[in-house]
This record gives sequence, C-alpha cells and structure tokens, in this order.
Amino acid sequence: MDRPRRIVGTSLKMYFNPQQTVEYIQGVAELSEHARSSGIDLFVVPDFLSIRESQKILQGTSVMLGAQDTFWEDSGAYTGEVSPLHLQQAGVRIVEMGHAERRRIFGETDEQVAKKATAAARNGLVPLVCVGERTHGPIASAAVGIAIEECRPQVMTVLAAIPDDAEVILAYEPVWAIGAKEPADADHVVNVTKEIRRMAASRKGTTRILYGGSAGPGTFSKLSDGVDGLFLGRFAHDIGNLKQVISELAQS
Ligand SMILES: O=C(CO)COP(=O)(O)O
Repeated sequence: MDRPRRIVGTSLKMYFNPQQTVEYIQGVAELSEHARSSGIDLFVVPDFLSIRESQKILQGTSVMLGAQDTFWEDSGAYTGEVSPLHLQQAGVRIVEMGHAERRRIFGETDEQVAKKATAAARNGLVPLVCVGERTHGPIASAAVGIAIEECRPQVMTVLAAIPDDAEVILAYEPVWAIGAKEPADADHVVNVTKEIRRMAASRKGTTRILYGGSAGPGTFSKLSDGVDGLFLGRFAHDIGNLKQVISELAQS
C-alpha cells in the first residue's frame, strides 16, 4: 500500500510568550520553501493567544497552522472553550487533542477526544490525536503488547466516531518518553506504530502516524518503517533542529 506524504510539526505547548512565539513562527515560515521543495508537510501549533498573529505570518506559505485543543460544539455558552468552527475560520488546519498532558492534568477521556475529533472533521479540520501508554513495561518484548493494548481503545474510540473518509493524524507519544532525555527505543516505536497502522488499515481517509516524545534530529531514520513523520516538542525550539528533521524526513 502507498504510504502517505511525510509530515513533521511542533507544538509550542505553553513555553513561549507572545513575542517569542511571533519570532518562532517567523522562523518556521522561513522553512516553508525547504519543506515544500523536500516534499514534506510542515505544521506548527502555537498557543491559542497567538493563533491570529501566526496565521498572518504563515499565510501564503505551505506551513499548516494548528491549535492545541478544541471544544466539540461549534458555538454557545461554553465558558473558556474554543470553537472548532472559529478555529477553522481563523485559518487553522490541524487540531491537536488527547495530548498526554491534557489526559493527565485535565482528565481528558477517550470519549471526549472522540467528540473533539468528530467536531474537527465536521469543520474541515484535521484531528491530530495523541495516543500512548502511560508506563513502559519492565521487559521490552512485553512492553510492546502492553503499549498496543493501552493505545487500542484510544485509537479505536476516535476511529469509530469520525467519518471513514476523514483525514486524521495519529501521534504515538509514549507518556514516559515525553519530556525525557531521549526518545523511546526505535524497535518499540516501530512495533507499536505498525499495529496502530493495522487498526486504521480499512479506513478510506488518509491516516498518518507520527512519533512524538523527545524526538529531534537523528530520530526519524530509525522509525521510518513505522511512522510517517515526527511530532516535536522541546527539540524544535531550535529552528535549526526543525530544519534538520525536515531534511532527514526527505532522505530516509
Ligand atoms: O509532547 C510532545 C509533542 O506533543 C513531545 O514533547 P518533547 O519532545 O518535549 O518530549
């Protein structure tokens, strides 16, 4: 089966203030041509406060703008929430949901993630659904099975909810590998993501699978059997690293 286009992106989480975010987004905009000519899709996910300014900087480039979360209703009395319709109207193309930090700190459930993914797809946005096991099993061989069984409901609840032809991005981010010194072991990631790909094999819509968790330069080449790209955190704060990862995706 043909593999989809490779894709890399980064979420800024809550690391940068608005001024730092603008400067960073300008740096990403300058990578647009490098990504486009390399045949790599590129996205960046600033905080909500910076969405409009980021859109202005990125318009006319090939860089896709993302948001870090969304609500599942389009409008109404939902204090503090952000509408997927309004995100789409603001120029957002990709919406992240179910990140480990939101599951852990804010109690986000598979059912809520599925509702958010449905709302994103309904508004023409691509859901970027983060999945991953919380702890690493003590023995490498058993850890793969444990990870797959923990990821399965996270993936299947979303795939059962969204239209079969909707585009979706699944980011496999083992919770224990987020904020770590190094990414998860490559064999582990490839084995788990191959199984995640099987979970989505019958879908009509494009399904891309990313790896996230302390990823950076040097990570992708060992994972290319399993994933279509990377979802970067801290190691993309240096724009040079993001540029390097784009090159590696094009070469591997
Ligand atoms: O959570 C992540 C991306 O969503 C990964 O973050 P780090 O690369 O900083 O571990």
